[in-house]
Amino acid sequence: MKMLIAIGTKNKAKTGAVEAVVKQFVNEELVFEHVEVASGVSAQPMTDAETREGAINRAKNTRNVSNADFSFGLEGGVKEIDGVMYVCNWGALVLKDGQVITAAGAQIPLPETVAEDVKSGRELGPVMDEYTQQNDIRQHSGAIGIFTHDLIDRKEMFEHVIKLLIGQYFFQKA
Ligand SMILES: O=P(O)(O)OP(=O)(O)OP(=O)(O)OC[C@H]1O[C@@H](n2cnc3c(O)ncnc32)[C@H](O)[C@@H]1O
Ligand SMILES: [Mg+2]
Repeated sequence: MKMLIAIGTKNKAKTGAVEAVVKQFVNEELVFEHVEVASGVSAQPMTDAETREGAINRAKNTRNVSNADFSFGLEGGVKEIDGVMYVCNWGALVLKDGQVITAAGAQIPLPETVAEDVKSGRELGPVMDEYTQQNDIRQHSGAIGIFTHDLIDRKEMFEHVIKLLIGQYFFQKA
């Protein structure tokens, strides 16, 4: 039986992360589907709670349009602690029966200038493109890659989140 894996985005850093980790750990014949779904939160989530909710909504909406065995939702956002803005990232895996599994990824602080632009209402994606004078950073290094000298890029950060999700699924099944 083929296993259908659906992902609620067309962002290459996210789809690449899901495909790499699922192929590594799920020993079945796999079919991948990318669907654009609503996150149900703002384009730039500003708290952990909002970012987590976006990931869950994306995964549920993906499940509803795909009826997949695994439906993934991944959401990037920012949060503030003690006046310092951090990037935060959340993932959700919704199973065919509707069960929701969640996990969060690595967080690093953003430089003051970038944080100020985001606080003024801009999305981190375009702010990062301006900061780096590159296009579409959000699908490649991501902010996390730029500010870690690419030791951890956005795909690798999301790979960790996908491992945390699938790992919890395996734990429950065992
Ligand atoms: O197509 P989708 O799946 O929406 O992918 P996205 O890159 O827009 O990612 P999110 O919606 O999850 O992220 C919310 C916002 O934060 C930006 N963002 C989040 N993490 C980022 C990162 O590491 N580097 C650059 N932009 C980032 C992103 O571009 C959006 O403006
Ligand atoms: Mg987005």
